[in-house]
Amino acid sequence: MRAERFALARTRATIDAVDDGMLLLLAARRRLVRLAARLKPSAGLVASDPARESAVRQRGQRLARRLDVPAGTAAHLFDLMIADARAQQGLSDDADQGGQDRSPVMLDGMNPPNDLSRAAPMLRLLPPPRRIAPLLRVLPARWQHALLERAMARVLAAPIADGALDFMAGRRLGIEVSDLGLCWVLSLRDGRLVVVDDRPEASVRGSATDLLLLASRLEDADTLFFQRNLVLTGDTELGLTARNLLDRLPWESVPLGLRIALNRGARFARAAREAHRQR
Ligand SMILES: C=C(O[C@@H]1C=C(C(=O)O)C=C[C@H]1O)C(=O)O
Repeated sequence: MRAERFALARTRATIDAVDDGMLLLLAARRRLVRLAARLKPSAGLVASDPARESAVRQRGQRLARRLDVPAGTAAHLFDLMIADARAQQGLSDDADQGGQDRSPVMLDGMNPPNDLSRAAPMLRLLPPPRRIAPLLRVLPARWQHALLERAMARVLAAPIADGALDFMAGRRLGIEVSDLGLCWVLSLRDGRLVVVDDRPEASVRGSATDLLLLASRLEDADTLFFQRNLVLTGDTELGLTARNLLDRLPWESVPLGLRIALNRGARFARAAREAHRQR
């Protein structure tokens, strides 16, 4: 009886933590809605986007199915989130009725959408990485690992195939994302880079932005390590071999779509960091 009471109290405390996480995520969604609302006019779009809303709902339903969340419950949740996002933008509750949409603003040649320097005031609305960290911790580790393993398999397909990563067989290299409080230990097993649950022999440590700048080649490894934005710790030989491999990566072999996505992501992260620094 006492043990059950204790277990119930612990369970309820964890439910409270999950509730906090949901509100944090809702607050993050609202900030992003604000950003989307400010970007839409210069992207030539009106505020209300029923097609996007329906895609958002469909994605939600697919994930709900995989997670065993009843479809009706998920639908209610998305109704609430979308109604809130519409209200934030001064739109009526019902997408089909249009709401108080602004007239479309055509894309302005003077302001290309990828000129991020002009977006600084809006980028400041994004939470800085240290505020995103608690949200990431809500994501189960095995999801994080599966995502990372899939991304590495795509980016590093060519070097893995030609044996350039063989030095990683049975070795453990850590990647520490300092501002997100994340650390993954990678090893090569059966020709695949996997995340292992073990201590690293050597680690590369840096902020999310600097690691993304490295992965996207927007900044070269020499500069990042020289400025100590990236730091190698542990077994120097393993660390240096990994670092040299990054320099010699056959970037052309990375699928073009992924290269573009990485490049955009890195530029976005760098611009957001600048925007926060100027605050
Ligand atoms: C946030 C946006 O604005 C509205 C709200 C949406 C949402 O809550 O997901 C989707 C489309 C828009 O009608 C957006 O355009 O992305």
